[in-house]
Amino acid sequence: MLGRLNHVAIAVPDLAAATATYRDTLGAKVSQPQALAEHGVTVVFVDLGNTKVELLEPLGETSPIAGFLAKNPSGGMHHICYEVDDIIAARDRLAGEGARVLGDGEPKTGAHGKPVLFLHPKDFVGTLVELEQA
Ligand SMILES: CC[C@@H](C(=O)O)C(=O)SCCNC(=O)CCNC(=O)[C@H](O)C(C)(C)COP(=O)(O)OP(=O)(O)OC[C@H]1O[C@@H](n2cnc3c(N)ncnc32)[C@H](O)[C@@H]1OP(=O)(O)O
Ligand SMILES: [Co+2]
Repeated sequence: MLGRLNHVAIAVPDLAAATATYRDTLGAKVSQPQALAEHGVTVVFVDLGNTKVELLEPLGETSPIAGFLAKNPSGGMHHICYEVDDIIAARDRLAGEGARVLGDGEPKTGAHGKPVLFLHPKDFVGTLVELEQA
């Protein structure tokens, strides 16, 4: 089922500061910010060649990462995103095996313009898993 590692996501309290850390201190190539109101976050991507790091900060009053940042005020690793060939087939198989698919179960369009879904961290060894249609 799982394909490539698409990105590792780090939730941050200040996206501009985190961008400067990756761009200036670590010398990385960082994209322009994308405000994704439907997801309640603003993100940038650090291009590493073989995969990406997604830096994300809350956007709006109901951001799904607000709780995480309240517990981790300096920021921290938030989720991991794997590519799948068929996100609907993956969802149906996982739900059939009792895994919790977050939200209403229907994929949303992610930062790369592809369908994405999230799986509950408690079902995947304490790790929030994002699936993205390859
Ligand atoms: C940019 C678009 C897209 C992309 O294309 O890449 C994105 O990445 S959008 C990213 C932001 N969107 C999401 O994260 C959507 C999915 N997330 C959620 O629905 C919620 O964050 C959550 C996973 C249901 C957690 O909700 P929250 O209110 O923060 O906490 P709870 O109290 O309900 O958490 C239950 C339980 O899970 C633990 N938890 C919470 N977040 C994480 C996490 N990131 N990693 C691991 N564990 C997490 C939390 O600590 C609770 O555990 P206990 O305290 O032991 O009960
Ligand atoms: Co993501």
